[in-house]
Amino acid sequence: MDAFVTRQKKRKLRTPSPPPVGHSTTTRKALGKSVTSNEANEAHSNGLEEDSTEVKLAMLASLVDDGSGNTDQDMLLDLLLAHDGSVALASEAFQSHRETWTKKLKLGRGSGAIGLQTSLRSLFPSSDPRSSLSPEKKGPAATLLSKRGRTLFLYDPVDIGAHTPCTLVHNFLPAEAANDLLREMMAEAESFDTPHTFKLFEQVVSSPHTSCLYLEPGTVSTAAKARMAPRRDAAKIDRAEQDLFVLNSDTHDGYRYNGSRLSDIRTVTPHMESVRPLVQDAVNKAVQERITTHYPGARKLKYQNSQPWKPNAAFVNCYNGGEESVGWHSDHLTYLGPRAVIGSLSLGVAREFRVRRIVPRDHSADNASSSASIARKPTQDDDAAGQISIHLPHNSLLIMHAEMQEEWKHSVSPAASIDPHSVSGRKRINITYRDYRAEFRPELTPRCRCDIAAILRVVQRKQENHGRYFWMCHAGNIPGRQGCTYFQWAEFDDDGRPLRRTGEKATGQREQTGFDNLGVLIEEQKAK
Ligand SMILES: O=C(O)CCC(=O)C(=O)O
Ligand SMILES: [Fe+2]
Repeated sequence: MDAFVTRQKKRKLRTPSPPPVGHSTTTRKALGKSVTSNEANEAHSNGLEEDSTEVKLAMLASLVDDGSGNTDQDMLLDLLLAHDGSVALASEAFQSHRETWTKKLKLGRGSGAIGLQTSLRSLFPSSDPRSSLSPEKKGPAATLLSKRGRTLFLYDPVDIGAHTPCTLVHNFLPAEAANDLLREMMAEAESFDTPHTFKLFEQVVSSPHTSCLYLEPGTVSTAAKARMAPRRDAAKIDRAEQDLFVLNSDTHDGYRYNGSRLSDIRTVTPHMESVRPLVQDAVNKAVQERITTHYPGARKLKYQNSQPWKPNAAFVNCYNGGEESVGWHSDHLTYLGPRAVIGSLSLGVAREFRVRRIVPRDHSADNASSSASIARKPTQDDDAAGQISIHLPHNSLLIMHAEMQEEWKHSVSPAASIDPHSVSGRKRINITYRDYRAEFRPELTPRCRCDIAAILRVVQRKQENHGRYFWMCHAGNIPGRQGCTYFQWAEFDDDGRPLRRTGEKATGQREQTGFDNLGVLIEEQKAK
């Protein structure tokens, strides 16, 4: 299916292995003579170029070769990557910018660099869709380079900032600090719970990786802090203590994951704590930059918190090997509030983080078959805007901006092969630093008729009420439980603080009827 050139395939070029039987003739043919653009097109339509990067590169080389037979493979690969692996399109682009490309192809020669970073800018100097706009006109990227059924692979932070709602910072921590944190989290992850189970399409499935929630000791009640202090190293708190281990609250509820109470919540570790101010600083800078360069009128988004971002919680994920992954989802806003910002630090094995923009549409067809407790099955429309793959190497900080959770979905796709990391072997650790807002403490937000804190969601796909927030029952996600039909629209002030209606109690029990289309709104494959 995936017809795109990847860097993994490129490695095969450097240490060639015998091509599969059906391909050898084509490769030799392509290498042995010049192919025309028409032939390239024909190969495309025959499906030949889908199969082998070697074939594509050979074809492209013969189309752009200046006669020396010595064209730089890295630059050719860049050219192919920028055109979704299409030889025809790549050669067309080459022909229209022959002079620029000839220079690039020659410059690249003999450098010997195995550059992993591919930049759209180096290919299309005008690829940043906002580069020519005045600050007032800047808004979300006008032209999304990804398309239905296609994946755009991005490596360069400038491209990532321009085409996704994220900022990427490479080599974020001093090298030793990153390794220390990685070692510490690897030891922690040894005792992470087995993968979470949750309900998907009426079946109980598990998210194939392990994870754990960490909270700042400074944000919990004094009683809880007193109990935690001597256990800082052991970190793990037993179930009886959890109820105290909630931001300044004595609630009997506490934090939940997919409806179930978390059985293991830990205090942040010493290295997580020492890295936190650096993450905080970088995220706040990136948010300011994003506001001035990307948002209409250079103003924060409606409901985005105007206060500086202050992480007091971190969700840590451990992916043990390329087969461990996380499906398409948006992070729940329940404790973060609307327009949340998240700082996500990647350590160990490099993996692909995929994002796709949610294209709202009219759901008249879905409405008929939906019901309140059944998640919507993925459809072709999920891919309406294509996917963008962001390469996340060791020690990179990905900042997910305020437009991310409401308007985009993300996933960590399984990897067919991975490059082992010197410290973590086959493992990747991901720390998502989060600002759990005091106004969204579980005891302050609405409770449903099952008597658990409701979750906060936003209408993402339906055009009707698109962008409106609502509280709903979460119990339906707990394996073996049916949820209630609790539903209430959520209102916020400009900073995203919940507004209560006159006469409404803190636990808010207002319910609206006529919401039998809820199923179409429950889109996440993984809920948090
Ligand atoms: O592992 C990652 O990079 C992302 C994890 C994630 O999406 C999450 O924790 O919500
Ligand atoms: Fe997530």
